[in-house]
Amino acid sequence: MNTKPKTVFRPKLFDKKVALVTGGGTGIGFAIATELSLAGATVWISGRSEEKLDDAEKRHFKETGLRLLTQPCDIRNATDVDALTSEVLTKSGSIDILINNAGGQFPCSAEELSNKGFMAVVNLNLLGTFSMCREVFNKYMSTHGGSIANITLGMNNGMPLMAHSGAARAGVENMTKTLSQEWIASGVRINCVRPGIIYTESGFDNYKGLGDDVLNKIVRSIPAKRLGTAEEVASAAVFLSSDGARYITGQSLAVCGGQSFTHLAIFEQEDKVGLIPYGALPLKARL
Ligand SMILES: CCCCCCC/C=C/C(=O)SCCNC(=O)CCNC(=O)[C@H](O)C(C)(C)COP(=O)(O)OP(=O)(O)OC[C@H]1O[C@@H](n2cnc3c(N)ncnc32)[C@H](O)[C@@H]1OP(=O)(O)O
Ligand SMILES: NC(=O)C1=CN([C@@H]2O[C@H](COP(=O)(O)OP(=O)(O)OC[C@H]3O[C@@H](n4cnc5c(N)ncnc54)[C@H](OP(=O)(O)O)[C@@H]3O)[C@@H](O)[C@H]2O)C=CC1
Repeated sequence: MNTKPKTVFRPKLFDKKVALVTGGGTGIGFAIATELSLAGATVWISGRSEEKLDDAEKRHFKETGLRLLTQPCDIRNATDVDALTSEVLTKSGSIDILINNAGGQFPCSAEELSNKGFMAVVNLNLLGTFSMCREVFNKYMSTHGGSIANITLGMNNGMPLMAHSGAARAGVENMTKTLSQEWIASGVRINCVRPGIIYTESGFDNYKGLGDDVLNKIVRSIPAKRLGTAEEVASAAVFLSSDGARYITGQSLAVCGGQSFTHLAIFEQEDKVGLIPYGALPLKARL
């Protein structure tokens, strides 16, 4: 028997709607795909790795008895983006909800960051998101309306080791405002969800090098005194995609347990560099 994941949304909220979630095979994207599916949408998930998508599809079926549709796509590759959006439209007939969740970065100090490294992160987070928005708008939403949610990262006040990602995410947030103004006449709403530090196994694998000590200090700096969960980010993305948010466009909703992100500072010890709450630095070391 399936033990369905808990949801705060009603079962047929997205009946007859088709949703596409980039990076939907893992972490936050998978939680969003699950919420949308439980709420009645036909859900497509994409990502570069076919294996991750297949695993996610199997897991979702086991947990909910519901199916996800999958198609590999590297959002930095225009041919892939064209193929993905065409495939969804051919097989399912619409793309009513687009969740641009695929993204990420590697921590790197600005002085060590090459142009290629900077552009790798910008191409993923900013250009990839733009190209998904444009394709879905041109092929479907311009004539049928719809809603788009872009998942960014709560670092609008900057974050050490994240110059590339911060620039890209700020770009996504500003681009979202412009697209909201250009596309509202076509019945398209577009917003951002700005997560704080959210525990996902797949996401945290990339930051193992920072160590538990740094993570514990970060947790202490969060007013809620805990990390967020993928499901908590999913609720925000699903709300913004729903009719309940029909007068909301061009906005960013932070899901961060009250964290202001003004408090992170570089932490250096022996050969480790990481992030710690600014307030945890000795007074002399504060800027
Ligand atoms: C404990 C809590 C910590 C705080 C957490 C903050 C909250 C944020 C969480 C998340 O965002 S969770 C998401 C998790 N997923 C990821 O972050 C994705 C991981 N990264 C990637 O998938 C890839 O790095 C990338 C961003 C997609 C880039 O991949 P791509 O294949 O395009 O690049 P490469 O060919 O590997 O490299 C291109 C270029 O970049 C340079 N580079 C790559 N890694 C590093 C590195 N670690 N440090 C410095 N530079 C790096 C690489 O050197 C290449 O440039 P050149 O050197 O050849 O010029
Ligand atoms: N966890 C956290 O604390 C936070 C996460 N975020 C953001 O939320 C989003 C999800 O993060 P999370 O679930 O934690 O981490 P994950 O690493 O699990 O999610 C990233 C997803 O994006 C996909 N992806 C990566 N690169 C590409 C690409 N070029 N084309 C298509 N898909 C790609 C990955 O699949 P594949 O490898 O198969 O391509 C993966 O499914 C990311 O944008 C992340 O930066 C923001 C703030 C905090």
